[in-house]
Amino acid sequence: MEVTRYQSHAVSVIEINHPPVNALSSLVCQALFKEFVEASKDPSVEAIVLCGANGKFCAGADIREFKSTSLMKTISIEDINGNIESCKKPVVAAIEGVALGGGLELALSCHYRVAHIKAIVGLPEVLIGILPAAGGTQRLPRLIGIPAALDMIVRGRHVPATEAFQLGIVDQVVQTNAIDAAVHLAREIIGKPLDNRRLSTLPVQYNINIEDFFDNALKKAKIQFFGAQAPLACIEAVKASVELPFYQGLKKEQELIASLVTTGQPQAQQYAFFSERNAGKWTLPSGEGWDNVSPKIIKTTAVIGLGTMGRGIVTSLSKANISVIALEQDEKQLNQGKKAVISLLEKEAEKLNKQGKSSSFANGLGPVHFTLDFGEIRNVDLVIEAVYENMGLKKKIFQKISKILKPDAFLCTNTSGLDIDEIASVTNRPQNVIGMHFFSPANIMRLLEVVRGCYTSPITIATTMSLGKTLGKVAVLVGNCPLFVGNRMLLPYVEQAGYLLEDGCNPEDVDNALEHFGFAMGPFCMMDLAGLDVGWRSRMEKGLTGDRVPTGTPARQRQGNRYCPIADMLCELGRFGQKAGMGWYKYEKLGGRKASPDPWIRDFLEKYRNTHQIKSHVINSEEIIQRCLYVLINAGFKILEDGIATSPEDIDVIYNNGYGWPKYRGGPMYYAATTGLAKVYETLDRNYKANPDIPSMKPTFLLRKLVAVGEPPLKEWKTQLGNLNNKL
Ligand SMILES: CCCCCCCC/C=C\C/C=C/C(=O)SCCNC(=O)CCNC(=O)[C@H](O)C(C)(C)COP(=O)(O)OP(=O)(O)OC[C@H]1O[C@@H](n2cnc3c(N)ncnc32)[C@H](O)[C@@H]1OP(=O)(O)O
Repeated sequence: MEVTRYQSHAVSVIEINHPPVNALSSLVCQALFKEFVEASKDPSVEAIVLCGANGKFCAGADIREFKSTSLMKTISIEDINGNIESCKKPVVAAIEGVALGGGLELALSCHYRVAHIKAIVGLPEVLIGILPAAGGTQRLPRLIGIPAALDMIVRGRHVPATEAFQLGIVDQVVQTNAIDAAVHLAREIIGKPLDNRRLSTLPVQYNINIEDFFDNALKKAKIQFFGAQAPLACIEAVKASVELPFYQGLKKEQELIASLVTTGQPQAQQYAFFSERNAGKWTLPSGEGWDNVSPKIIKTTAVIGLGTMGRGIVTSLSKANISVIALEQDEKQLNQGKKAVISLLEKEAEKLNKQGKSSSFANGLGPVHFTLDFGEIRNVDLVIEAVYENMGLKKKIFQKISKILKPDAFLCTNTSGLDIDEIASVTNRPQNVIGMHFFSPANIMRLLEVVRGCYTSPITIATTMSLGKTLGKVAVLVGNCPLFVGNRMLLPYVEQAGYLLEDGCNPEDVDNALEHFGFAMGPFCMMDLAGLDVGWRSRMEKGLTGDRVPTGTPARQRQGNRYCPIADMLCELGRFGQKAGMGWYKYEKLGGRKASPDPWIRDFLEKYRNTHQIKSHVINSEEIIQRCLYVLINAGFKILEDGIATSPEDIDVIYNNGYGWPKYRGGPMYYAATTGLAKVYETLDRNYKANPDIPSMKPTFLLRKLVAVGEPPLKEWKTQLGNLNNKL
């Protein structure tokens, strides 16, 4: 039964019961409509309370039903809302858990709203590429004014109950049972006038210059949410609440949503939404997985190394209220780390404070303890080592801690690409060793690559994946190979960016094209931010540059393949990026962030091309995008072939959450599917034939096979992997 109804004296309680989040599917809408009409006609009913089963009011329209573009065909949410709002009997929403999207829109059509103190409300439709199209953009501004409504709708912000009360969204916040409180309120208001409680009948009140306000909002949104259409549609819809009568405003909502659907962005964002949820559902070839292996509860942790990554990880653990011992090797580094963690926690507390939430670390370090003594970590449940990327150092630490720690403690290494098995091999419990690849800044970035080595046990995986969730991360399980998934795909992308410079581009041409595509940052800006020396060191270790390059090796060739030495040449000149005040760009000061194109680089590139007699040509944005992205996608297919990622969805989750890929394009593998695999294949094949010294351009076996079998939908790619080697 999707909707149930019971009576408590003169009050009819209508409960949505559609696990897990009481989403408004077509069936729920039909049942809700029917029950509401019956209750409103029943002479023994004098007031109605609307609530959700299992402590959740409603998470909105059922996104799983959005597959067709015909929207809701039978009873729409707004049909129900209109009916509720015009009801002659008072209707009270009892909000527990969540009232999101269509759920809040339903509550806004009720005459009163009571919320439990732990409830959250919001209109997060923008985050899945649409707008609140069940009256939300028309009713909310009438209730709380334009600026507050626009902010909530455009950012899709979750608002806690206390803030919702301050804003005027809910009428009461209770610490006890919200349904009992709503029934109580319903009884009190029987027979009282309801006219000023019907939001659609109220005027939108404002004392601002509306034209200027919306112009500014649009300008800001075009920059902040570059390329995304939903935020702009949200602004247009809220503007309609001022300019049009209510019912025309509703029509505008429908027109805007229909036009959004034609952009393909809602489909991509909804794919991204479900891919993220599926990433948590890891399964091993043995059948062991998220639904049959229980994680160990982690109460105490230690972080070794308080550099940039370690500080972020300590902050992240502390934010989640997990006890953490932060360990460094000398007093000076310990004190610097402590200062940095305090400052990060203060910023986090300030953010929470603004959201009306309190934190355990508001007045200090929360559950963090700093020490130089390895002995102090002996009883912790889990250790995260976060020293710099050096195999020798990591092995030394793992050897040492595996002797100190209690036998069942887990040993995690924060590495962006080192071999987990090699690290595990020096411990006395390789089954408890796992990689946790955090992304910088670790207290902010949502992505966590959980790297399973060949010895790692299912319980270790379950525990680390669960810890990731507790930290508010999107944890994705990947296999162990050099650079894992995200960075492995990035390598040919960055390589291609270098070749584009040789072939005629300037760094800003490449960055502009990729930023226009939607990346948060182009490859050259990204390298300047991370520091060019990071890649330089790694290339030296691999013998690609520096003393270990055999004499007589041509400058632009390594092991018979094309090589671009420009980044190495910049490093030799100390152009390490932002921290040096110069890299691919110049900066206003050492550590500055404002990049400007550097005439020196233009000169340098021209001389370089002349020296190597390279004929440059004009390269347009389309070529830049295809060259950079198709090799990245090709690497994604190889990763699937090798069984390093379980599914294309997992790869997309990694790119959406860790590499600034625009979510409204779904992720690189989704992008390949929507571009057409044949196009990707043919372009790569053509380019590879013209450049056989660039192996990353050679189309992978899986890509070729998928094209050959007629480009099955992305969900079915896995079945084509059937007999290939699965390393997960
Ligand atoms: C092609 C485009 C067509 C457009 C058609 C437009 C029609 C417009 C009509 C009316 C306007 C109203 C629109 C809406 O309401 S859209 C939905 C707005 N709501 C949301 O965006 C909320 C999304 N959900 C969440 O944010 C979270 O899930 C949460 C906060 C509710 C709960 O978080 P958490 O406890 O962390 O659990 P999970 O995220 O893991 O979710 C649990 C489970 O529930 C599924 N789920 C969540 N929300 C929905 C939903 N709205 N519809 C369907 N399913 C939902 C989620 O997928 C998980 O499922 P599981 O993986 O199978 O366990």
